[in-house]
Amino acid sequence: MLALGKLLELTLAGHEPSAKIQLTPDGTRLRWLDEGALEVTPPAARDNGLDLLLSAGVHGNETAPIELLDRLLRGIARNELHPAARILFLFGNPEAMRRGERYIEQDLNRLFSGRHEQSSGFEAIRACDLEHLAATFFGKQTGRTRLHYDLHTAIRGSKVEQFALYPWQEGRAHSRRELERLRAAGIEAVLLQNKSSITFSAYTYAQLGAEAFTLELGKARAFGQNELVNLDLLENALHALIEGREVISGEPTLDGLQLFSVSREVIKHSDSFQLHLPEDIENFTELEPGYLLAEDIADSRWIVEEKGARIIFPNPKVKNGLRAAILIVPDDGAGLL
Ligand SMILES: O=C(O)CCC(=O)N[C@@H](CCC(=O)O)C(=O)O
Ligand SMILES: [Zn+2]
Repeated sequence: MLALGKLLELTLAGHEPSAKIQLTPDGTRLRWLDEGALEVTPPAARDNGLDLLLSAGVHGNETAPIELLDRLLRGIARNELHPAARILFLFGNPEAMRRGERYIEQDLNRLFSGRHEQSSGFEAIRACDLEHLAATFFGKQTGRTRLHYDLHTAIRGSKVEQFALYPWQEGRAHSRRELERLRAAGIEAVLLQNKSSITFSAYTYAQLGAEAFTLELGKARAFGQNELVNLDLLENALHALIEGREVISGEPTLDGLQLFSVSREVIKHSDSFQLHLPEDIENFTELEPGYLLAEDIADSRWIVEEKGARIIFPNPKVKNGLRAAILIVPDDGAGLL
């Protein structure tokens, strides 16, 4: 196998390869760009116009998606997978991956869309680098299709094992076709965002015009302990996407895909913040109207008012000013295009 196919090994070892460009026997070019960053270019005759950004390890302890990207890249480097798409593979936070931690100093996935400029330190520099890598990859060319999947796993168990978060931009409708594609890849639910955000997928969606998603693929575990995370459907779908073999059906069907929208984000404002949920509560647990969800400084209280409300990503340990949970409600998909 080509040495650059071992991007994960190189990244975990903190090693910069001396040969930065390699070609597979079928003419696919692998180019090492930076730590944890590698571009794949198909031979011109096979290029189908798709620019596909695949990222994982934005949170260093979310290893199942990192292992998935490693398998895809090795398949390409062994000349077993034959890309028709241009691909950028990104391992988001190499130092956090080496330490098996979510982050080192601050959550990298809260530093995009310019937030890194107001900050400093390891993750702020990396967020700036990742923005540049993504912007350069998608480039200025029109007429190509831009797609970004930022792959994650969640801190806690979930009543819905695999789900997506779809960013938001003023005046832009969420795509039914993209949701159909996700459904075929095993995604069971999609959360339609309704305000801008500072995550990586929100950056590529709103600033670079890509279709972009954060995919949550199960519970975060250490390297080699991901046998309970079944990524077969997603992996098959990515093979088809990479090789340009995806079958696009006529009218997209969303049968079985659950849609939600954000009702409220619970922001932690102070050290007095308390979240009134059991430690082991699962994502997508329903909360009844009237439930006292959280309390914070100056007697502020979060009481559930919404019918059919569910909770995701509850985490009272986030830094002040950041999202400590999201209250979501079912969505009828009327706003999809
Ligand atoms: O399990 C949790 O509490 C967090 C899982 C996670 O890392 N989720 C992403 C979602 C990103 C988005 O909102 O698109 C995150 O919090 O960064
Ligand atoms: Zn994550």
